[in-house]
Formats: sequence, C-alpha cells, structure tokens
Amino acid sequence: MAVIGDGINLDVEQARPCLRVRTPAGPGVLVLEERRLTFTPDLTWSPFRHGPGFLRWLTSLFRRNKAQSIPVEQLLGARLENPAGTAFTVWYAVERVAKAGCVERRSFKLLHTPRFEVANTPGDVEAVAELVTHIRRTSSWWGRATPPHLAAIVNPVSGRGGAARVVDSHLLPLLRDVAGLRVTVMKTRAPMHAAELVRDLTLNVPPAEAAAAGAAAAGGQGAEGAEGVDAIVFVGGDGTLYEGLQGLFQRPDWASAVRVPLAAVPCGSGNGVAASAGMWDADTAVVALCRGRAEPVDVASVLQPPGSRFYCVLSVVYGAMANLDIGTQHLRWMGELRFHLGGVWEIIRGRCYSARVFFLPPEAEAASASASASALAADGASAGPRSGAAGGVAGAQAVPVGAAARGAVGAAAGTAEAGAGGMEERLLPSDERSRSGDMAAGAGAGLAVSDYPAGPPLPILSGLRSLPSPLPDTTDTLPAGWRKLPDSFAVFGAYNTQYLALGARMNPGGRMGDGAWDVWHMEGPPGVGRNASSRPAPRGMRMRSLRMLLGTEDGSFANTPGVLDVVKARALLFEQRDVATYTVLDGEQVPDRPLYLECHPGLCRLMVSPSFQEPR
Ligand SMILES: Nc1ncnc2c1ncn2[C@@H]1O[C@H](COP(=O)(O)OP(=O)(O)OP(=O)(O)O)[C@@H](O)[C@H]1O
Repeated sequence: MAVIGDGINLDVEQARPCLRVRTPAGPGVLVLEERRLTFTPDLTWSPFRHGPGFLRWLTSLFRRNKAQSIPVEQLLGARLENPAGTAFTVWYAVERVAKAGCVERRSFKLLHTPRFEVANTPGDVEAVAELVTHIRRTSSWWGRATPPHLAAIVNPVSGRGGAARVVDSHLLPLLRDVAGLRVTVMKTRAPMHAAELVRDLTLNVPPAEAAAAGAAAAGGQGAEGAEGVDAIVFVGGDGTLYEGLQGLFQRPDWASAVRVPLAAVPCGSGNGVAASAGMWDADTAVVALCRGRAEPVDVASVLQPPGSRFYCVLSVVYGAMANLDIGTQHLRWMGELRFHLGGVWEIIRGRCYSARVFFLPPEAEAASASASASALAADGASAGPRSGAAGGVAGAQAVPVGAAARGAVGAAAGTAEAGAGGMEERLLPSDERSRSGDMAAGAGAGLAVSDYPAGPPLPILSGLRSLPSPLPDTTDTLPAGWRKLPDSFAVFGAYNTQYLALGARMNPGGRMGDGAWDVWHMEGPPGVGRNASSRPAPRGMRMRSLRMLLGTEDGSFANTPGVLDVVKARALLFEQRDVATYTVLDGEQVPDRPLYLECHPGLCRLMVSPSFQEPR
C-alpha cells in the first residue's frame, strides 16, 4: 500500500483505494473492497443519516462508528462535484419490486451517497480520479476499458413531450456525468427524421461472435475504443424506435448494423418496447444502459404492394386495438390514459371488423418450405407473378380496398389518409419511391418478393408462387402448413413481445426472440364480407371485451378461457376488409392494402433491464 497524500492510501496493486474523506456529517475512511464500497466514520455520524434534526442526530449517537457499505453490484458510477476534483458522490441502484396485478415489475431506484471531500493536494485529486474511473469502469462500461458511446435519438414530441426533460435529468447527468459513458444527443426535427439519423450514424459493430454470445455485454470487446456508436438509444415512444428501425434497414451495411444494440427509454404514450424490455422508467433505463445486457429480438419484414417494405418489432393491430390507438391521437396529451378511454369507447361501440388472415405456424415451416420447393421445381423454378388462382385475381386489384374506402377512413379520422400515404412516401428512399410509383401505375405490381426493396432474406414469402392479392378464400392455393383464421374479429392483434404499452401486457407468455409472433384474436360473427361496414357485436362479446380490458395490465385475461384465442405464427398474410378501422404496425398506421409479414428470428438486439426475464 502506497501513501499518496495526507492520510490517503491507495492499494495500487489490487486497485483498492482507501481514501480519507470528509462528509457533511464528519470524517471517515472510504474503502473499495472486492465486494463492497465501505465508509467507516471516525465519529458518531453515518453519512447515510446526515441532515438536520435533533432526533436524527440523537439516533446516530447509538450507531457509533457503524460502517456503511454498498455492494459493488449496485454501484453505477461516481460524479465529481467540483472543478478541482476534490469532492465526489457515489451513485448506486437499488432494485425494487412492485406488483402490477398478478405480475411483478422489477425496477431500479437511483441513490447517491453524501458528498465526500478530500484535501486539495495533487495526490488526493489523483486518487479521487482513479477511484471514480475505477467505479465507472467496473460498474457501467460493459466490461470494457473505455466507455461505450451511446447515440441518443430524442423525439421531443413523444407522449406528453417529456423526452427533452429526460435528457436533462437522466441521460446527461447520470449516464455521462456519473457513469462516464459517451453520450451524443440528437433531437428529431420531423416525422421520419429518426430514420435519417440512424441511416447516417457511424456504427461500432461488435464482432458476430460477441453479438451471438449476446446476453452478457451489449458491445463486445472487439469493438472497443473505435470511434463509432456502440448502441442506439431511442428516447421517445414506440414510433420513434420504429422509425429508427426503418433507417437501420435502409443502410447498405444493415446485415452487420443489426448487431449494434437498440434501446428504448420510455417517453412516449405506449412504450411497448421499453416495457417489454423491463425499462419501466427512466431510472431503470439508465441502469440497463450502464449494465449493457442485450437480448436477441425478432424483427418482422412487412411487404405491402406496390413496393413498400416495413420493419417492426412490436405489433400488427387492426380493428378495435387499432382504433383505440390511432383514433385517440388527438388525446395524446393524456398519455397512456387515452388507450384506456379508447378501449372503453370501443366496448361501448361494440363493433366487429372484417379481415382475411392466413398464418404459418412455426412447426409447419419445414413442411411449407419443402412443398414450395417441390412446386417451384415442378414449375421449372420460375420466379415472379403467375397467372394462377391467386395471382390472376391479384393482378387486377393490387390496391384492394379502393380509394373510396380509404377516403372513408380518412374522413373519419381527419388526417388518416394523409398520414398513411405520407408515411409510405417518407419511408422509402427516393429511388424506391419513384419505382413504387411506377409500379402502382402498372397492374400486378408488387406481387413477387423480388419487387420489394432488398433486405433480410424472406424464405417463407419467397416460397409462395406470388404474393396473393386479394387473399384467397381458402388455403388451397398456398403451400402446405398455412392456416386460416376466421374472417371477422372483435379483437385482432399480432404481437412479438409481451407488452404493447407500459400498462398493457397484451401477450402474456410472449417471448421477443423466439422466432414467432403471437396472434391473439376474438372471433366475431360470421358473414361480415369484403368492404362491408363493421357489424355490431353479438351478445356476450362486450362482456368478453370488458374482461380483456380489465385484465390488460397484467395479462390476466389470458387465464380466463374463452376470452381470446392465440396462435403462433412465423409468417402472416393479412388483408383489411373493413372501412372503419386502420392497420397499424408498431403504433404507426400503414396504408390499407394487403400485407405480407415474415419473422426474422432474433435479427436485432435489444438492451434490456438487468432483471429482465421472459416466460420459459
Ligand atoms: N420533431 C418532430 N416534430 C413532429 N413530429 C415528430 C418529430 N419527431 C418525431 N415525430 C413524430 O412523432 C410521432 C410520435 O412519436 P412516438 O411514437 O415516439 O410517440 P408516442 O406516439 O407518444 O408514443 P407510442 O408510440 O409509444 O404510443 C412519430 O410518429 C414521429 O413521426
């Protein structure tokens, strides 16, 4: 042990600084041991019990020289409290468990010690700097020698507009000043700006092996020290992450860029991605970003004629579930409450919605692949649209629910039509836009997978001879293994993760990296046909919907038989056949045309809370 300054010792070899410090409650010794950081006061007061009040002072008399310690696994970092570097506070995170209905929510509360101060000598200042760096490196740098670099994409209009506040209260003071991470803040200036920002980022891609080893460290050792960004943090709602995801897949290097972890800090209205990752609040998100745990998350490619390709990680919803989101946009100022009001309104309305849905269960994937391979072989491996039963009809009706139908939706929602078309316009790079425009003019456009922007391979959809439009009446023209859902729904939603919003566990039992989406549906009355107006719900349906609404917070509706049915899907063919609703991907409306979804198992990586756990 070397003596560095007045009363300050540093056990250099074992990196165990022992500092003689002064707190507002009196002097003592601060020791960093292998398992804990301990402060032992010389006199009577504990640093954790300082503050005004005679009673507090009196109690501390009975706690003479009692050492206070923080387990190292709780440490987060330390902040220098003055320019001279002689004062600092140590920050740590304590786990809290709260009950939300029948499920536990594990979040973190951030706490700090009182201000420790040392004498102003070069040796003391150096020892403090060394201690601060040591705590930061071992607690919050993902096991690296240098601090990871986070790009924070901040949407100032998400939710109630609190994202900028979270930057000032958490991202900069805690992640940067306490944990010592490098944080670059970028504010979005308009819809889809997040995609542009992600497209232009210089990324520090971890090696494939490090990413595959995955769960432990978000970055991996190989990427350390490079100039790029180690993780992309979306400070906003689900829409902000969704837009960023589109940008990620517009990058020419998307195949490696997907190894850079994504994170969601909850500042929107729904925050389904953040909730599904266990990021219940900004404090917990800070701890997660410091610990650097990342898990694989499935991404779905969604193709829509004539040439759009979207990517989503959260959900495809339609009917009541879509109306309570998109139909309540004007109540955004209410935060999550708007979804509950929308849900109640949908129950009062008691509507069912018509749609055509086919899905491929995971266990049927192999059968489907071999069937389509042999069909292709029999056809001489021809590619592109065919004039078969599905393809022939499709050619004439590439946009199945016509302008009149979209007009009706637009009229109902004010800006719905502009929003949907506008998003498609914004999503596609300019060359794709012009291509898709040309294709829209031509009959049969967008019916082969090759008509869509390149990206992750789509073996299941490519196995279809063409993308059927409109969707057929039966599974006869589809490869083996495909199944059909009823044509009418009181509720329909396909989910990848457990939560659709912080207070909505819509997919209890869902796992975000299992390579399948869970399709929840409540069947409506038969005979609701194409382009028909939505029908009133039959008897008992309102009660089932109400049960679902009441059991949404913890997902307990799933325990009541007969409320909803669920199937797992590797791929989905979906066609909207109703004018009184929307089709919504990850909370963002898309045009009301057929969509073809295929799941890419575990393609991206999502940063999760240290206590994140999914059902087995
Ligand atoms: N600077 C901006 N000005 C206006 N709109 C923006 C800006 N930046 C992003 N947007 C748009 O804000 C919309 C809402 O963002 P986001 O989805 O993150 O919040 P939210 O809808 O409140 O949350 P959630 O999706 O979780 O319900 C997005 O559709 C996005 O296009």
